Amino acid sequence: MLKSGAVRVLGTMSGTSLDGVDAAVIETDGVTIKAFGDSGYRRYSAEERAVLRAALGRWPDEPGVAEAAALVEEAHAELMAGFSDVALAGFHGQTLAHDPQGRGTHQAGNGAVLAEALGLPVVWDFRSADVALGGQGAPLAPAYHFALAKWIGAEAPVAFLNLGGVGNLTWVDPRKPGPEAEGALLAFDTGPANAPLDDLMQARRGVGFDEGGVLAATGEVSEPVIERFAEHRYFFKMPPKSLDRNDFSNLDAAVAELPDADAAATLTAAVAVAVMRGAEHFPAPVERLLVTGGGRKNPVMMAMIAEGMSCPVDAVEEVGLDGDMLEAQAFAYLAVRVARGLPTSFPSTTGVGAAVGGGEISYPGETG
Ligand SMILES: Nc1ncnc2c1ncn2[C@@H]1O[C@H](COP(=O)(O)OP(=O)(O)OP(=O)(O)O)[C@@H](O)[C@H]1O
Ligand SMILES: CC(=O)N[C@H]1[C@@H]2OC[C@@H](O2)[C@@H](O)[C@@H]1O[C@H](C)C(=O)O
Repeated sequence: MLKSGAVRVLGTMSGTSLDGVDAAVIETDGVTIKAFGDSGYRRYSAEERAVLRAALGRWPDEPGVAEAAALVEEAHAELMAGFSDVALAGFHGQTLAHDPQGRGTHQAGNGAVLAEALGLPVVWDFRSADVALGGQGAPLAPAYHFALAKWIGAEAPVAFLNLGGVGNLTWVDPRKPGPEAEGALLAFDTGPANAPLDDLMQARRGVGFDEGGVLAATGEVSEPVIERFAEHRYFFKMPPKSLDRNDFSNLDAAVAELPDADAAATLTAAVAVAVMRGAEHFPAPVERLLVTGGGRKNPVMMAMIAEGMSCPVDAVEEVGLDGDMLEAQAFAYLAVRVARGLPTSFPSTTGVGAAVGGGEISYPGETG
């Protein structure tokens, strides 16, 4: 078990946008952030991405999953081997399917394989325990968002928005003593973020994403599509709630007849509408919305979000954080919490009945 006090821990995340693996070191005792360390990125090649894409929506033992898992493990091992002097690692894996009310949640990649390859204890399978206890299994970054709100010295409620493949929003009251306190957090997935737009760009332009929002900037938003989207039943569900990457795939069909630029503008506007509908659930107004994830680099998306919010909307860099690495850092932080027996999710973040510490710890030498 982990010695007390802060440790250097390496966290990794392979997100729903399927772009690559992020890895980042932080120093923490699982409660307070002491320092941020180095970070790295390992892009998936087009071939690798195709293997992952083909396995989306699949469950363990289904075709293509073993190949995807092996690829995820290899890419992580490659990236993680470049870090030294860490006590522990957190490995999220690649979500292939997420159906918390039905079949569960599936992150490809086995932490035991990485523990062996790296000679490090590895915490992994962060979401299953929460789902088994009736939670959504996502989002899990909120406990870290609470620590970040303290780190930036916030003294009133703030919100963190992650714009990855899917969007997720965390409302934080930093005046509470900890993330487990009543009224400290409310978190949920907002709706689609970059995934539908990325898919459109891939299908129509053969590129991975709308860099800088350049295509969307030249298009016109289709009001009928947006009006229909804003009435989606997901937005009427009370949080906590979570999504799978392809849960809003009917959006693809809704923009199918639109010219490229109008389709891109409309999918970008849909992200902002989902955030706005999400913010309606905030228990109290926030002093600012801090945006992390790749979508913060899309000025068109950011402007549309800012237009719909009644508080300042800024990239997390404005408060000295790294929006490319924040989720990897979150899984470093959560790994330490698991190793210390601290909870990682709460009724107000995943809807689980009581606070739970998800995650399994694998040690080198346990397998084979
Ligand atoms: N310069 C940019 N301009 C526009 N969009 C960008 C830019 N850079 C990144 N993105 C978008 O951000 C996406 C990647 O975001 P990120 O790395 O946060 O996702 P992720 O971590 O895979 O997803 P999730 O948080 O859902 O797990 C890209 O697929 C792209 O759509
Ligand atoms: C099941 C799953 O992998 N969900 C991801 C996904 O990507 C964004 C959103 O959907 C969020 O729910 C979650 O990731 C972040 C890191 C989280 O758990 O907080």
